[in-house]
Amino acid sequence: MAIHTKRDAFARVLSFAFSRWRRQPGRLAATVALVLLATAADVAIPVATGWLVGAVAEPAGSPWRALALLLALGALSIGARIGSYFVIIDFTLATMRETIAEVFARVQRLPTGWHANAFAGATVRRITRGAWALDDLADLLFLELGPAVVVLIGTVATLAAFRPEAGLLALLGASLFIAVSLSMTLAWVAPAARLANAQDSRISGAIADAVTSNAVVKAHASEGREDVRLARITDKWSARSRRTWRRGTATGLAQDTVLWALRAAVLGAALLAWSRGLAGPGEVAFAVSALGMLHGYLRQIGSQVRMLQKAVNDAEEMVDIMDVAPEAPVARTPARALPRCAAALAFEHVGYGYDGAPSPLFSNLHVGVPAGQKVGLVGRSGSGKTTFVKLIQRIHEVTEGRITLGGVDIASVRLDDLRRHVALVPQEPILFHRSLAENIGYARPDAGMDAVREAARRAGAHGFIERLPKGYGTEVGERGVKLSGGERQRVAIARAFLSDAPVLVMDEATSSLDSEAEARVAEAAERLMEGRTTLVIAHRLATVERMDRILVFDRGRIVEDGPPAELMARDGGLYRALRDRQTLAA
Ligand SMILES: Nc1ncnc2c1ncn2[C@@H]1O[C@H](COP(=O)(O)OP(=O)(O)OP(=O)(O)O)[C@@H](O)[C@H]1O
Repeated sequence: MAIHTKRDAFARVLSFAFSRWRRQPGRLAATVALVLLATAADVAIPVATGWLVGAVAEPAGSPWRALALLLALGALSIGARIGSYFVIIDFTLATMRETIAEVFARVQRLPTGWHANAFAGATVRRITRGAWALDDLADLLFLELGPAVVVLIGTVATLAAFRPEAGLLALLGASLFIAVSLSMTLAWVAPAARLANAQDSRISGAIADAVTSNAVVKAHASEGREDVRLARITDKWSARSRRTWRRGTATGLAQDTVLWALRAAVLGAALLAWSRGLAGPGEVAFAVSALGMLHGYLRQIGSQVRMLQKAVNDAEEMVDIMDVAPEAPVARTPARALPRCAAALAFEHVGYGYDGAPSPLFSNLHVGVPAGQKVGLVGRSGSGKTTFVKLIQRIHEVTEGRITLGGVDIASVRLDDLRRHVALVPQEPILFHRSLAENIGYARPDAGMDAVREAARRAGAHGFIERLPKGYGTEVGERGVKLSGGERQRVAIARAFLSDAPVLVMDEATSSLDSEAEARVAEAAERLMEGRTTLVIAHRLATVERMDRILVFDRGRIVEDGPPAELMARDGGLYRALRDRQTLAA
C-alpha cells in the first residue's frame, strides 16, 4: 500500500472527490447556485422583518408590502433549498456509483501480490465506507459548511461596515476559532481516526476470513477461539475509536473555550467603554447581538469541521487503493498481438526472485517446449514449479531474460490476450457462487448453451450436472462448496475446453479423490491435453507416465529433462529417487 503522511489525507481525499465532482459540472453548479440563493434569502429575511416592524412602528406606515416580501423570501428559501437537495441526490448517487465502479475495476487489476496481502472483507469495507463518506462530504461541503462560511463572511463584512472595530474583532475571533479547529482536527484527531479506521477494516477482514473458513472452524470445534480472536481485534478498535472520539470531543471543548474567550473580550471591552462613558446602552446591545450571531455560526462551523474530518478519514483507505499501481497491461512497448497458433514456449535466460527472498529463485533458466508437447513438471515442494507457470501467465514479471510464446516476447503482449492464450486448471478450482452454466461459460462469455453443454460433455461433467435438480441453472455455493472436489475439477476442465486456449497449464490436485472420480478427472484431462502445449504440475505416477517429457525442478533449477522412461533409467537421478519414494512433489 502506498505510504502517505498523516496530514495529507485531506488534500488527497478532497482532490479525489473534486476530480469526480468535476465530471458533473451542471449538477455541481446548480447545487451551489441553489444553495447560495437559499442562503441569500435566509440572510434577507431578518432585513424584511426589520422593515415590517419599522412600518408598524410608523403611524402612517403600511406593513403589507414588507409582509409580501417576507413571504416571497420564505418561499424562495424553501424552494431553493429543496431544489438543491433534489439536485444533490442525483449528483451524489452518480459520484458514488462511478467511484464504486472505478475502485472495483482497480481492485480487480491490482497485482496478485496485493491481493495476497489483503483481506477480502477489509477491501469490501474500505470501498463501501469510502463511497458513503463521499456522500457525507458532498452534503457537508455544499449544503452546510459552504453556506455557513459564506454567511460568516457576510456577517463580518456587515459588522465592519457598521462598526470597523467590531468587524476587526469579529474577523480576528473567527480566524482564531477556525485556526484552532483546523489545526486540532488535522494534526490531532485525523491521525487517530486513521488508525481507528484501519482497525475497523480489520474487523471486517477478520469476520469475512472466519466466515469463509467456517468449515475449518467447525472441523476443529474452534468457534470459541474465533470469538476470542475477533474480540481482541474489536477491543483494539474500541480503544482506538475511544481515543479518536475523545480527541474530537476535546476539540469541541477547545472550540467552545475560544468562543467564550471571544465573548468575554468583546463584552469586557464594551462594558469598559460604557463604564468610562464612551459607549451607550445601544452600543452594548449591538455588541451583545452581534456576538450572539457570530457565536452561533462559529459553533455550527466547528461541528461541521469535525464531521468533515470523519468523512475524509472514512474515504482515505479507499483513496489509498487508487494509489496502488495496477498490473501493467503491457510491460514493454510496443504491444504485439499473439498469433492464435502461438503455442511453442521458451524461457530464455530467465531470472526471477520474490521480493524479500535472500536469493533469486530462478537465474538463467533456459528451456524450450515445442508446440503440442505434454510436459510434466515435478520436484520437491518449493522447488519452483508453480512460479514457473505463473511467470508464463505474467502473474509475476520476469526480472531477467524473456519468455516467448510462438517467438513473441510475452512481456510485449497485452495481458488479456496472453491470458486468453493460456488455459489454467488449478489445483483447487474456485467457482463463483453463480449457476453452473455461468461458471463454465465464464471462459467464453459469448458461448451459447450448446457450447457450454458440449464443453461439459467433453469434461465428463454433463452427467452429474444433468442429475442436479436445476441442472445447468444450479448455483454452486461460495467458491463452489456445494460440489465435490472431483466435480469442481471437471467444471474447471470444462471451462478450459470452452476457452480452447492453445497452451494449457494444469496443477494436478494433490488431495486424493476416490479412484472412480480420479479416473473420470484423468480421462477428461487427457482429452483436454490433446493438441495443446501442456504443462502439468504432476503429482500422480499415472499422469507423469503419459507425458512426452518431464522437467525435474530442484531449488529453482531444472536438473533433469527428458522422457519419463529415460529419466527413470538414470541411476542416481532425482526423478528416479522421487519415483522410488512415489512422491513427486514431497
Ligand atoms: N508469493 C510468494 N512470495 C514469496 N515467496 C514465494 C511466494 N510464492 C512462492 N514463494 C517461494 O518460492 C519458492 C518456490 O515456490 P513454488 O510455489 O514455485 O514451488 P512449488 O515447486 O510449486 O511447490 P509446491 O509443490 O509445494 O506447490 C518457495 O520457496 C516459496 O516459498
